[in-house]
Amino acid sequence: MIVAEHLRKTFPGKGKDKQRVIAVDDVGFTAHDGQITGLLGPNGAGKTTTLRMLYTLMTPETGRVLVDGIDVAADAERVRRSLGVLPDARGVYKRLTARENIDYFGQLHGMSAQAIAQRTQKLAAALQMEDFLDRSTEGFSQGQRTKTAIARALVHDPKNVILDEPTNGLDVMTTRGLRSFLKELRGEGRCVIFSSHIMQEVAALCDRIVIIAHGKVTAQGTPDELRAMTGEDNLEDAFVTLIGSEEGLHA
Ligand SMILES: Nc1ncnc2c1ncn2[C@@H]1O[C@H](COP(=O)(O)OP(=O)(O)OP(=O)(O)O)[C@@H](O)[C@H]1O
Repeated sequence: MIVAEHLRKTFPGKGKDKQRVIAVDDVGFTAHDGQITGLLGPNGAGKTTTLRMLYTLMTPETGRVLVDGIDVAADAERVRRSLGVLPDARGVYKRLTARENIDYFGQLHGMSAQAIAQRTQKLAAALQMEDFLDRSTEGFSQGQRTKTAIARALVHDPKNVILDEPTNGLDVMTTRGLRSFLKELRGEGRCVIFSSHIMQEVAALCDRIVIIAHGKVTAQGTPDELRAMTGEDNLEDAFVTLIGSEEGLHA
């Protein structure tokens, strides 16, 4: 379970007025085990910055993050062991094959060769990677790179999974495969959080939805709760009402 409380993050302004950019402002939510939690918001809403604070890459200026009850500020190392992260930059090693990329991360986690091989086989099957598993990642398509980065992130069997825009740039079939993979992770009881600016995606997958706009949570709840909040039958109409605009919220 991941709990975010009162998170705030600002960046120095680079413009003439030197005004600080408020990327995330008092963001809080709980992502439960065995559920998929979606962060939905338009470009620049603060999703990536929020996720970076969850996965210990950035330190919040205020607030805290608890992962399975452990405060990230108190023991980031321990928290990292229980996290699988797909960051916004996929960055696979291009001189290595997909399998070697996954293997390398497994070794960094101190796994045995046998455990890595077993886990790689399972992930490669679930993500339909068999065709390109032993190819060098140089020249990989975006979908192949994303799958490699996801498998690498999950090699150590983490209980909590954080994915930054996992379906960005993927075709329809790959997206469908990835959706069923996320459902499998949920079925295994993991806590899954992903960000998206595509409302259909969030509507199709999420048990809980956190809507972010201009660095703030504008609404959160189950799809039913969000519909009830707005009086809209259709979840897409509810999103538009809650965000105040549909700009930047389409595929
Ligand atoms: N390192 C940084 N320096 C300055 N400003 C930043 C930095 N990182 C993020 N920001 C700003 O913070 C705001 C939130 O950015 P963030 O990347 O978190 O949004 P996002 O919701 O993930 O957007 P997208 O969907 O476009 O990826 C934006 O205005 C962005 O320009």
